[in-house]
Amino acid sequence: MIWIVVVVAALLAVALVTGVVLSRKRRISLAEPEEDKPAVKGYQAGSGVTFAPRTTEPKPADTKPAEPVEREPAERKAAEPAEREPADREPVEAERAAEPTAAEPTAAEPTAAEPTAAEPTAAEPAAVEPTAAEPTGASPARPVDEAPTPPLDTATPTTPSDTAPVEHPVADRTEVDGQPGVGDDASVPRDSVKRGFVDVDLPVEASEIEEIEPTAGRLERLRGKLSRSRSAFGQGLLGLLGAGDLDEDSWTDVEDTLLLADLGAAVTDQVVTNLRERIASRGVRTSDDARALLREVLIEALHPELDRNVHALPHSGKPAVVLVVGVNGVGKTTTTGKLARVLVADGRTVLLGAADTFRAAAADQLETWGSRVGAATVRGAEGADPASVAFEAVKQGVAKGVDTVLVDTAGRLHTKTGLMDELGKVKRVVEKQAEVDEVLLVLDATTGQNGLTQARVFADVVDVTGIVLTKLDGTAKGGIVFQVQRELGVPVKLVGLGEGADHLAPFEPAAFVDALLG
Ligand SMILES: Nc1nc2c(ncn2[C@@H]2O[C@H](COP(=O)(O)OP(=O)(O)OP(=O)(O)O)[C@@H](O)[C@H]2O)c(=O)[nH]1
Repeated sequence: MIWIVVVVAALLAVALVTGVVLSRKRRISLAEPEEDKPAVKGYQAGSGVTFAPRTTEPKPADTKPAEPVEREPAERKAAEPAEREPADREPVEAERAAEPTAAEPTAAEPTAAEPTAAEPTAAEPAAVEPTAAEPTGASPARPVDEAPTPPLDTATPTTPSDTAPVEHPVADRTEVDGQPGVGDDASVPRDSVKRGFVDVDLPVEASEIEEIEPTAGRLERLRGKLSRSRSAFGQGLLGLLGAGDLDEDSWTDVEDTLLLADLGAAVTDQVVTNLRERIASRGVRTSDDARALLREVLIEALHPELDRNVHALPHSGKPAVVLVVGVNGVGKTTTTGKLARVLVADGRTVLLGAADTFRAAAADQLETWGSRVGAATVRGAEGADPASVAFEAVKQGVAKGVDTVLVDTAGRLHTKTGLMDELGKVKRVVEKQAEVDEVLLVLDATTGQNGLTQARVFADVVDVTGIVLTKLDGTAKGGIVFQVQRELGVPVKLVGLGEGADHLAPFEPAAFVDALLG
């Protein structure tokens, strides 16, 4: 018995000990995740360590370079006085000196107004790659800073009287990092401030020329695409009109639908008035009747009688000259490239003029388009006088006997005066070589009313002869077509329906309305 009692007691004791151990283990394992969290925090902090190199590097000290410079004037002069300050400034100053036009092209333009003045572009050093000209003047400045930094830091506190050489206040150095300042956006290319390269010669031989899809098949496909994106508009209107007698609320809904599609107040008014009159006089019994009436009224509002031919064919023994204008990013370069493809597909020879010297990538982009279709590109130094490049392009186009010269222009709209000077000059200078046959204003359909504002400004500046409405694939508000045409009396000639090389289509009012109605 005793043995039994002893064994049972022993078993109980073992069970008790085991239970205690297990419960501790559980607590620990439960606690572990929480202890893991600190590890995560640590990791996050580790990402902060990524910033550490910046702080460890003397860069922060560089933010107040003016002081160090002042600290030890004597030593610095001995060591490399000039290097430090200039190192930061050099990029900017040198660039300004080299290409004053880049900063304020218009200021320089008056002098360059003559075609001959344009020529100098060709004289510039040709070898430098655009990338080499990166405004990363900041990076070269770093190594320079690193050397002097140590002495500067130590000296800084010790030289109080050095306030004398504080002739270069920090305020002067706001552009040291090579980045555009706030508020400068309008005068800064959208992707960089690169400059300093020059490339004048033509890429005469296109290495690999793409097969271009025949125009006919392409249009059908594009129409289908447009139709898909517009059907909501059409369904809404047809639903309202086909519902029988329309009360005032229904007409208000019709108006709202038209306004939402960016037709604008005036066109909406005109369309609604015409619709009401015709429905009253003819009556609408079926949804087909409603559709036919709406179609008729919308087509009328698009002025199908306007001449929508793109005047891009040679005449009088000279190439046709087409200027492509518009604000930044609307799709000028892309449209120029697409247009070149269409022309080449039709058996025409094309020369491209990269007069968008404001944005380095624009010339590269155009040149790429050119090489894809076998069209040479004339380009100049970034920041060079756009008129000089346009002049050179047309001059070479005449000399080579090409059919069409397409000139892609810069899209700055920082001041109307500047724009007027620049575009006006481009046109004047080009006309010394050949007549400008077409000025295509490119508008981004997705910007809605803003497109109309742009159109007004450009129409004041140059004689716009045709409009290209891009990015129709990205909006259900193609109604801007109606407004622009109405206001400017200039026809929309082409539409962009995608970023693809062949996503350019002629604008046909009836087809456009059919697509709108779905
Ligand atoms: N979806 C769509 N995108 C387009 C169309 N046309 C142009 N784009 C895109 O719009 C962007 C701007 O086009 P760009 O041709 O560089 O515009 P840009 O007017 O030359 O610009 P800047 O050179 O800065 O003046 C690019 O990403 C194009 O691919 C279009 O019809 N549809």
